[in-house]
Amino acid sequence: MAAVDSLWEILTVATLVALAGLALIVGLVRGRGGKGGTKTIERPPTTAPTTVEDERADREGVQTPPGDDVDNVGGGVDVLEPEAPTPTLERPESARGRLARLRARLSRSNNAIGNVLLALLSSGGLDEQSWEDVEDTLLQADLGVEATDELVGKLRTRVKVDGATDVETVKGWLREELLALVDPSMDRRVAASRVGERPSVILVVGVNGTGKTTTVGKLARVLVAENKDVVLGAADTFRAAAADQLQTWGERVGVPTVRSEREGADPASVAFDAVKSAAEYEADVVIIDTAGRLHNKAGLMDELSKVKRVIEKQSPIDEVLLVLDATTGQNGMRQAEVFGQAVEVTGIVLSKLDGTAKGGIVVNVQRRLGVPVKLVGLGEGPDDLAPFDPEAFVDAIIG
Ligand SMILES: Nc1nc2c(ncn2[C@@H]2O[C@H](COP(=O)(O)OP(=O)(O)OP(=O)(O)O)[C@@H](O)[C@H]2O)c(=O)[nH]1
Repeated sequence: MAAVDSLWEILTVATLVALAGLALIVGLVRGRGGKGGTKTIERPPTTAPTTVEDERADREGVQTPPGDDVDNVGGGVDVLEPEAPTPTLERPESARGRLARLRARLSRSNNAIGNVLLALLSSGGLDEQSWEDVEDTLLQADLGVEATDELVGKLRTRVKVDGATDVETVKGWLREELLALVDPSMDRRVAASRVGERPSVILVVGVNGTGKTTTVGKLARVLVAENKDVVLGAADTFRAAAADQLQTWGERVGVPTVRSEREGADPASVAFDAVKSAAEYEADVVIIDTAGRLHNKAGLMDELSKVKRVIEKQSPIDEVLLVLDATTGQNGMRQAEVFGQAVEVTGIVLSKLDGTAKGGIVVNVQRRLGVPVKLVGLGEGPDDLAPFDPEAFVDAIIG
């Protein structure tokens, strides 16, 4: 009887141990999904790590055997095993390369302004009608009334005082005056480097359809080309496909995306998790995409303010980029002012500049909002985002 009792005891203990083991395994698998199992840092399929923990383990624990190929894109955490499939990560074009290539595109869409102005200014007798035509051309280019008056006033004075009307002289004046309006002294650097012991935080805002998600994806590429370690946060939970779209951008260049699997999830919570993950990951910068559409304007602004407040519980926000569609002119400007009331905008991204001859919007938006244009979107291609360069811009306009 004692032998049977012992056998039962052994069987009971063994069953309990097995059940405890099973519970532990289930717990671990659930835990890897992140807080509440909703948010994860996802890595491209060709790279080994899939979570922050994996990334850290890779950084701290995995020794790369001499001679192994280490891919540096995304901060050097992607250790390729010898038998791993060939990586499909793209190498984005450097900012220097893209500026030269994009200058041509910019000038194609904008030099209409320069041509008309030069034709008018160098036509000889500059009568009242000619000056009015110059004014109309500048207004049509969305330079805005104030800047147009200023520019025409200065040019009129110079023509009167110096009396020169040859094309080259007038062109030189036009260049000088336009450049002064664009203001080369503004600080156009994007805050994308670690601040002390923490990643820089960039929040990207704007009305839906302006190109926000695309801009976040393109900006990640600009930064990866500069060897920055980037994390993306998909806080546009309003549009179902936005997180997928962002994740795809990230995967192409080996950048992880923190997202929620649930449509309509709390954007502030996703943003919070993204900043937290970026800190754990020791990233240089985290870029957070936000929604541009809600049921009403007040709702959108409340949501943005909340996203901002919740992020700031954890880290200061270093940059708020407002994406404006260059083709929407004055309407875009009004939207910009509304956003400015909810968050403190630190820089403008002017998207779709390739689709308009209204390059004057650069001057107008800077004046109205008092912040510099830092980046310009010049097409739908992945590397069609360039740092804004006032001199190159004015040269492209004048032709
Ligand atoms: N031509 C051109 N198209 C652009 C540019 N930037 C973005 N687009 C296009 O604009 C469209 C809208 O871009 P999205 O990034 O989805 O816009 P969004 O602001 O994130 O929109 P929501 O997610 O709905 O808020 C896409 O078709 C982009 O390819 C640009 O610089 N030039």
